[in-house]
Amino acid sequence: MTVNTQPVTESPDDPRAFGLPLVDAHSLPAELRTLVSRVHDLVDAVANTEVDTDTLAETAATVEGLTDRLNVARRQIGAMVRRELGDGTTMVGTITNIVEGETNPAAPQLFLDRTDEGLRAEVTLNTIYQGPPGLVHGGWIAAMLDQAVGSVSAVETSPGLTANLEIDYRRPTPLFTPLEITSWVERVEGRKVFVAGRIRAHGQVTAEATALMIRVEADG
Ligand SMILES: CCCCCCCC/C=C\CCCCCCCC(=O)SCCNC(=O)CCNC(=O)[C@H](O)C(C)(C)COP(=O)(O)OP(=O)(O)OC[C@H]1O[C@@H](n2cnc3c(N)ncnc32)[C@H](O)[C@@H]1OP(=O)(O)O
Repeated sequence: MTVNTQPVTESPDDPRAFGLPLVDAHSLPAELRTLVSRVHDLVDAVANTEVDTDTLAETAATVEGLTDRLNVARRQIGAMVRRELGDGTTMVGTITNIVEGETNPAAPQLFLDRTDEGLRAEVTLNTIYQGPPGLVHGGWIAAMLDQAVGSVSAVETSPGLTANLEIDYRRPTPLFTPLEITSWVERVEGRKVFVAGRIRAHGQVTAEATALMIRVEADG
């Protein structure tokens, strides 16, 4: 089954202008979403299991067989997805994006939605994202903030790449705790978009980011 060809309306930021396939999030099969979720749980189980070696060997063989079944039909690298936000506007991103990609079982499925200030998401992370004991990995904190500031720049101006990202780690960011991630645009100077973001746990700031996004153009 192919799901890469859902027709959607052209816009100035349409990824098809970059030669990339685009699919609407709501057209993804429920079976695919369920598979992604089950494999997400599998990654957590594998990371933490202490079962006996026979069970490990048997499971590895089963998983290898499943991987072979799925690999017979693969998406194009750079395939994009368009998702609708709460206010009816849309946002595009790569479908396997490590932070929020719909088809990526390794992603925590961070869903950034629009607020009056910019974007906001809530996420609770398990040991897949662990750095220090019981805490979120610092690189992962940077990845989530990069996504949040990149996305707010894309939805409020136009898509771009991160030229500079600065993180201040204020307090340890805990696992198994609801995290609030917010981002906003501070100012725009031509192709340069100055953005900022923050992570809070229990209402307290654990990390802050400032970044410079450079807007890209299809013919540039
Ligand atoms: C192919 C794109 C397809 C897009 C399709 C659309 C869908 C996307 C939709 C939505 C996504 C939103 C979500 C994303 C979230 C995650 C974001 C990431 O992880 S991005 C990956 C990591 N970042 C990189 O890999 C960049 C690597 N760097 C570069 O490619 C270049 O350096 C680039 C594009 C950033 C700038 O290169 P230049 O040649 O276009 O432009 P120059 O002239 O160098 O810079 C422009 C201005 O910015 C300043 N500038 C550049 N880098 C700076 C820096 N590090 N610090 C301060 N200023 C800097 C320069 O001084 C210049 O300023 P003056 O116009 O002269 O005033």
